[in-house]
Amino acid sequence: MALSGFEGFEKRLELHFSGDDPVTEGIGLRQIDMESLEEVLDAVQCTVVSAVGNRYFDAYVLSESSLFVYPTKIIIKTCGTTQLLKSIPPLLSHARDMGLGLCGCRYTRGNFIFPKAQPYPHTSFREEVMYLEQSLPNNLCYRKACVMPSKVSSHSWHVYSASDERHMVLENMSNVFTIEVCMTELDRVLARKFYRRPGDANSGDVAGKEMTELTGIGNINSHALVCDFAFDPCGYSMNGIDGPQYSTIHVTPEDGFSYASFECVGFTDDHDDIGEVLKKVVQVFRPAMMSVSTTCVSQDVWTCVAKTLEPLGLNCRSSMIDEFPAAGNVVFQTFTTRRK
Ligand SMILES: C[S@+](CC[C@H](N)C(=O)[O-])C[C@H]1O[C@@H](n2cnc3c(N)ncnc32)[C@H](O)[C@@H]1O
Repeated sequence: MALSGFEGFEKRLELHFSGDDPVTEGIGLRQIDMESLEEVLDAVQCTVVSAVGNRYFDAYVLSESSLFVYPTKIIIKTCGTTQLLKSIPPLLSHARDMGLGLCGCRYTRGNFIFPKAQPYPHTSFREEVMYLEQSLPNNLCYRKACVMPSKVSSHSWHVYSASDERHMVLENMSNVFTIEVCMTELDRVLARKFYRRPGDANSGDVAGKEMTELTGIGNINSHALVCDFAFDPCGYSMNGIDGPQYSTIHVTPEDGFSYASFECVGFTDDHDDIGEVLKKVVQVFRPAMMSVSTTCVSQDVWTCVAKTLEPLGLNCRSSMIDEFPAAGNVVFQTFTTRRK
């Protein structure tokens, strides 16, 4: 941990692969064994604390956030002072062994609270982009890097995306969206619920389950299979898996640098559902500031975000849209409570 405090803001990497053999693609990256995954995580400097899977994908809670492994897609999200981008070379090598090549890459992150504590290659966005450019294969010829600013100076959105020729065609993903929510200045009373009880001898899994129930996180998607973990003395992470979709929440409750994130993947036909989910998330944390980044091929999901949050006392302070190779449109919105 940095001397100043724990860096809650995550770095998130999404890698898409394709192969020539549909049978290989069917199992794909899920064949990577635990030892090899641990080697990848060693390079990043984090470990697996809990895991769950279904017929579509495997979800891991990490000591610093989460990892999702689908047959042809990997999403890895890490916080603190981890070196997330260092996972790229070993992941590309394992995929190659499975007959898979990289066809799309997306890297996103918010603004670090403690930027000076970040190690190489995360010392600046420029450095991160240079590292990405050097690590990605040449077939990813469509590349774009951009920092999306906002009127809330502590929240801006860093996006790098790269794609090959084939992956630019996204018709089969036209109704899929990803929402990444970053919340700061959590309500202090609610944040206390993410501290272990004094003298609690329960394991991280048992204490995590209690937190999931006590905080209302368990009601966000009651159909999901939840894998949760409580850190000692405080901190919480969960992955929820529901068919091919996941949701994930990570909480740093310490006063002065409190932070929580929520992320989910959904389908655009569920506008009302995503509104309901966002409402429940806000009620768990009541943040004074939050940013919502929506990545989607079509443009319409994000319009429901402000409509959902404003009645909860969160004013939309800025909204920005930009287009990225293979990702589609990224909309970045920031909100603050009226008392700000
Ligand atoms: C790993 S969790 C959740 C991470 C998440 N990305 C976030 O932003 O909050 C981080 C919280 O757990 C606490 N924590 C306690 N032990 C930890 C450990 N061994 N590794 C990482 N975090 C730990 C940190 O102080 C922090 O409050």
